[in-house]
Amino acid sequence: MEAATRTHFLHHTEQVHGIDKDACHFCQLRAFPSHRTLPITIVNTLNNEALPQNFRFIQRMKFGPGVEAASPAFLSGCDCNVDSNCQYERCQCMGEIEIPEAKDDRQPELNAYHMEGDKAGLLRSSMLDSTRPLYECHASCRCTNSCPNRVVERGRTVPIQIFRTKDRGWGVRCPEAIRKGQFVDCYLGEIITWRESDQRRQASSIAERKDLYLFALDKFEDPTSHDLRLRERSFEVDGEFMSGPTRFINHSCDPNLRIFARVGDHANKHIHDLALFAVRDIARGEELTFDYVAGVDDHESNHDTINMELCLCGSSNCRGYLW
Ligand SMILES: C[S@@+](CC[C@H](N)C(=O)[O-])C[C@H]1O[C@@H](n2cnc3c(N)ncnc32)[C@H](O)[C@@H]1O
Repeated sequence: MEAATRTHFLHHTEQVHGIDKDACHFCQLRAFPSHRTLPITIVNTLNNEALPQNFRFIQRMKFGPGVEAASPAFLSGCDCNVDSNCQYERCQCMGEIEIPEAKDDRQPELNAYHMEGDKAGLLRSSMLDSTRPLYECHASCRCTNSCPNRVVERGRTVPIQIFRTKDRGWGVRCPEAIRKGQFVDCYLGEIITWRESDQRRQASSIAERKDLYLFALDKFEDPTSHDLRLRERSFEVDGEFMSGPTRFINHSCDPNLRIFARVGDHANKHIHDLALFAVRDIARGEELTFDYVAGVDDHESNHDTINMELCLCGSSNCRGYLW
């Protein structure tokens, strides 16, 4: 039996005999509806470390105080009666996408995914280097649940393994190959106000260390927006103490995943998803990584390197530090 599993079963026996079973990571993972088909496993062949006791797995974002989704009265979707229309200008979900100049008589395809064939559901290559958000169809739309523009909504499609690395704590890999452009999973956590996230940074011994778990939902932040929620500083997601398996993904300066802002109902842009997609083909068992500081201004020159965490990603273009 793997070491972490053995440790778990010892703890679990105690828990069954009266202690908190709710705090058990394996029980939390078994409660995922996809547990049988796309399991999340935990493997440690190196030592007896188990996952942090103060961490718990959650299946969806948890809203902190002061964070609310739009009321149902404000929700609206597209009225496409044929799913294949959910890629053209006439689909209301595409309403905010800039329309490229037409090259021929065909309507330009606007949505982020290939719609049919072998690549259906994969991000189009034009999206892989783009910072554009993903506008998906969703529950309020007329199109069906099988609409090809509902990739993130349908959820994770690969099993995940959390494993103990030699030198960077826990990491994440997939026991199956992943294709370039394929959706992997969302980064989950507590959605909190910026005041709360500032307090959590202050409470942390090194603010930048806390930053490694905090993601601003700022894709649509706009001081000129008519939507008050987008005019203010955005909410942030804290995945340190509650999250999904993606919370254990390590950083690489040459990553194989990238985070995209994904929005379903446009009334909920202030709580958009953080969706991780493969930016290249990933072999079975290769460690999954993303760039923690992609898109963040380089402020390294002002940094005191004493507190900075060394990067051990091992890539040829390694920047040397995690922040
Ligand atoms: C979001 S956590 C990732 C999961 C983490 N490895 C764990 O065991 O919980 C970020 C922490 O992982 C470690 N880490 C992630 N990427 C790293 C890298 N490229 N080099 C060194 N440490 C890394 C650092 O300790 C960092 O503070």
